Amino acid sequence: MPRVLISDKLSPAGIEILEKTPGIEVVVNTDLSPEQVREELKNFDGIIIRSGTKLTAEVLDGQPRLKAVARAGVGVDNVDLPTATRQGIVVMNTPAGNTISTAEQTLALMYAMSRNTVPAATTMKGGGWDRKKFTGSQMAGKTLGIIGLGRIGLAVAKRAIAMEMNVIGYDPFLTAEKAAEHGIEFCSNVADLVPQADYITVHTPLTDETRGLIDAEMLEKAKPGVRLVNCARGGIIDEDALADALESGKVAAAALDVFTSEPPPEDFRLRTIDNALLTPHLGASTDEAQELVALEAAELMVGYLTRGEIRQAVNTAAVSGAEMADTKVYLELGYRLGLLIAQLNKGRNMKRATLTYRGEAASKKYKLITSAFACGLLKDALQDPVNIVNADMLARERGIELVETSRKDPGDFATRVGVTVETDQGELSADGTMLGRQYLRLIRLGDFTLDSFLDGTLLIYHHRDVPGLIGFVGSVLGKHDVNIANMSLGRKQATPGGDSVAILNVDSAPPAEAVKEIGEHAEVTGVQVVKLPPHGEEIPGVTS
Ligand SMILES: NC(=O)c1ccc[n+]([C@@H]2O[C@H](COP(=O)([O-])OP(=O)(O)OC[C@H]3O[C@@H](n4cnc5c(N)ncnc54)[C@H](O)[C@@H]3O)[C@@H](O)[C@H]2O)c1
Ligand SMILES: O=C(O)[C@H](O)COP(=O)(O)O
Repeated sequence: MPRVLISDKLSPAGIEILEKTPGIEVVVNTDLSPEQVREELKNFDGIIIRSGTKLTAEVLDGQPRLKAVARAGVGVDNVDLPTATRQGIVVMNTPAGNTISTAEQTLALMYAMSRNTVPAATTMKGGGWDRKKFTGSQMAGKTLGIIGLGRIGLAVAKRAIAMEMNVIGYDPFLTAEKAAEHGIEFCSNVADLVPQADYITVHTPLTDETRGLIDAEMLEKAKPGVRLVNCARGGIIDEDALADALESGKVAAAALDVFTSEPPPEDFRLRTIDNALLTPHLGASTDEAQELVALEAAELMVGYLTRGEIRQAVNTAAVSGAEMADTKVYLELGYRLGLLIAQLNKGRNMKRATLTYRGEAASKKYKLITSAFACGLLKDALQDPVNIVNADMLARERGIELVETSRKDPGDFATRVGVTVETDQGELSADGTMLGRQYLRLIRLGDFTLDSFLDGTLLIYHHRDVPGLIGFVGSVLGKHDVNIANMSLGRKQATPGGDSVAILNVDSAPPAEAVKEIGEHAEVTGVQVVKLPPHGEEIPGVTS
């Protein structure tokens, strides 16, 4: 039975969904150290986290059972994605559920900074009444600069415009026209935005490009008395440079909800600076946001574990339950073609695999079919488990380029998936189709057209098409008690005597002596046994 661990505080609504799903066992334990999470995960198929659980490379490495991570929230910077992908673990997130709450937190912090709400309230609690000291600054009429105009950035813009602020913004992935539609004056870069703003708020992910985006040099360009907010990720505003600028008075106030290290150390410099308003990563911490992200994360996990559905994945292609059910037979076809080519390849160095989708196949989610092919291609070559989540990455890492082409017109078959693998010693190619949406057929091998079952054991021999050979092969197999279930012949020219291939679907693997005896026949130019899974066997990484 699939088991799901919840290792961060999650709204009960989400837990209930998992508990009510028959066939899933859920365990909530929010007190685990990273070492304990690592140990626990050995016994779980899925984990639901928020930002508290750090799924580092050490935690994720060597977790053969773990299949899925659901992040109840946006940021997946606490998950080592390359390791998760390499291990074939799907990572999904719930990006929209906490947008409004985080935008509200941003505005709440801007208001609090402008009106000295926190120090004024603290003074009163201490018995004081100081009206002069806490004179504030009105926000209406001021300019707010927003860096990062995604979900939260735009939600902040909408609210700030309603508060009668002038909003300017920068985002490399938004056009000036789109920004204008949201009432935002577009800046061409951060350096252009910073000197114009009375308030600056950042809403980007933390990347190599955004780390230290607002640093000492950028703060130099800012208006004296600027106020800054970071409700995105710690480090986008350089914490040391900010502390200096607060102490010098260049920055009037700053509000940080997120920190480079969470929690920050006790002696964290900004803790001691009066006009630094610090909150412990509370942007998404409202009942409403938590309920939304918990429900969504639980549904993502249930969908994946019970229906093979992949939604909101950050490290693989999305596929709905219905699409998965619809595409599954194609995944099987791609996977089996991969297994076939891998066994025919015999150690040659592969450079590029081109997959051609024709007819109905061209209308399917063929990126996933390509992944299934790559999974078959690499499955027996690698020490580590390969599945449809990590196969593309593992192929790329080995220098195998995966190329896809598609043609809607069906040609001779209603649907067809073709593969050509270029190696350092020539090409290998094969085409498959299906009969009745479940019986998979090999319809081409190299230059030969044929019709063979694509499951179980295949005895493949290349030969010259002469009389008596089929009888010879049949008698050798019969001698060794190997039953032939199906036989298909393909030859290059219509007349006998030319190059041909025969594929026999046999009910048991022929022993080595039988293969040797067939291979030694004067008219046989090559013989090989290929082993494919029996009909209907699961594909690694496909859960239903
Ligand atoms: N404090 C919290 O509790 C909390 C809650 C939710 C989200 N977040 C964080 O808020 C941030 C934004 O979340 P979102 O849901 O709006 O994400 P989003 O993906 O919708 O938006 C991010 C935007 O940043 C832009 N961007 C990327 N690189 C940029 C750069 N160099 N300069 C300017 N813009 C750039 C992107 O184009 C995108 O439009 C994320 O870091 C997320 O983790 C924090
Ligand atoms: O990325 C996010 O969604 C936010 O940082 C919220 O994180 P949390 O769910 O751990 O509060």
